[in-house]
Amino acid sequence: MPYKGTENFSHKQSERLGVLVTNLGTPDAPTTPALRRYLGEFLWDPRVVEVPRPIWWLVLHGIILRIRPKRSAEAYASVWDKDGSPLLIHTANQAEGIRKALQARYGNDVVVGFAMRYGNPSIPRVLDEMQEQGVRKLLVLPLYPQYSASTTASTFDAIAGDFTKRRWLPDFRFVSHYHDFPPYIEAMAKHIESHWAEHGRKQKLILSYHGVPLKYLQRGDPYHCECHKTSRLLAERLALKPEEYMTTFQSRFGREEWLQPYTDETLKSLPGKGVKSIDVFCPGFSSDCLETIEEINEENREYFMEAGGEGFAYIPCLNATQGHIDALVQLVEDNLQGWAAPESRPEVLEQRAALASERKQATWPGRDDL
Ligand SMILES: C=CC1=C(C)c2cc3[nH]c(cc4nc(cc5[nH]c(cc1n2)c(C)c5CCC(=O)O)C(CCC(=O)O)=C4C)c(C)c3C=C
Ligand SMILES: [Fe+2]
Ligand SMILES: [Fe+2]
Repeated sequence: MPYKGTENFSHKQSERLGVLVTNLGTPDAPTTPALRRYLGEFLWDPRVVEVPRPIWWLVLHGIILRIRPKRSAEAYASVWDKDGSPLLIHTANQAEGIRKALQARYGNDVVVGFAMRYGNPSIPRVLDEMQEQGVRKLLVLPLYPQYSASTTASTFDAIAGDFTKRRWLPDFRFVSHYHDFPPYIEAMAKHIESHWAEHGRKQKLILSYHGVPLKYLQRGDPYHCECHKTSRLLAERLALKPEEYMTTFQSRFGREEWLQPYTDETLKSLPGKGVKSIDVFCPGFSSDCLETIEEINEENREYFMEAGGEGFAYIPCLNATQGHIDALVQLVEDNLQGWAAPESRPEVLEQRAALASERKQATWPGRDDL
């Protein structure tokens, strides 16, 4: 099988640096067939569901993909924006914010793109585009602050899987987490403080993260610990006492035990324990999506209020706020050390020109553009 090539490669093309921002992915439309395709790809990933393949194939195709797509499509329809899925819109805006900041500093030698692990725009398609644009050094930033094999490693698998089909691989760097990166903590703290300044502060701050099956923690996944560390650093920065905040886990799937305490059960029980008003923020979600808009701000709000709660405020995710973009740009720049050179540094431009002319003098049989 021929590897994906760079047949129209030209030595005249300048070498560019690529930053690929990724997120989980979302269906193409809030419809049952689109959900069947999306869930079929997502839930078949062995990083997501660690169940022996033959058994899981039967359960997935025999039960789940017959029932869940319709139910999920209805939930997605309730959050769908005129421009599409919220997750897709926010991710596109984040990539655009990062692009503007990096190109202002480094010029057009930096290319920024975004891709989704499942669905569109797919990782292989965006990597093709980046290669065509001359990207020879690639930094991948999955927008998962906390490492989990089910998300971060799965993204790595998709990149590595694409690379197995490519002839000429770029230099490659990968951000595997940033759960304790000070600018990320600071961006969240300022975001929460400005929400409090505008809307007032409730009795308790609930920090709700997407869950994973408990067995993933028992098998060594650091996700649970990283969520708790993010919460602790955020609480320290906000000067919260232990009784003023809590870490919980949402979005349970299936019957097995997931990370506890569960967000829904916690919210149902808090009013009975005297906690009548809460702020809820989701530090692990870099963008608002189905899981925050519908599950937290609708479903869980209802659980809390029906259980006797008197005040519920949902604090939106960082999305494409300037504070978030600034933090992500710092994260990218830290990871570009030695790769990116501001256009304003003449010695770098001179070095590059010298290298380019050296390269032109080199011989490479079969290439006529040397
Ligand atoms: C089946 C197991 C699942 C694991 C493990 C899991 C981990 C995980 N997921 C996110 C982030 C997101 N998940 C989202 C949706 C979603 N997640 C699952 C299942 C698992 N997730 C399903 C089936 C779905 C689809 C929705 C549904 O049918 O209920 C989303 C939202 C996507 C969107 O389009 O809005 C995000 C984001 C993390 C961070 C994580 C592990 C740490
Ligand atoms: Fe999920
Ligand atoms: Fe959910």
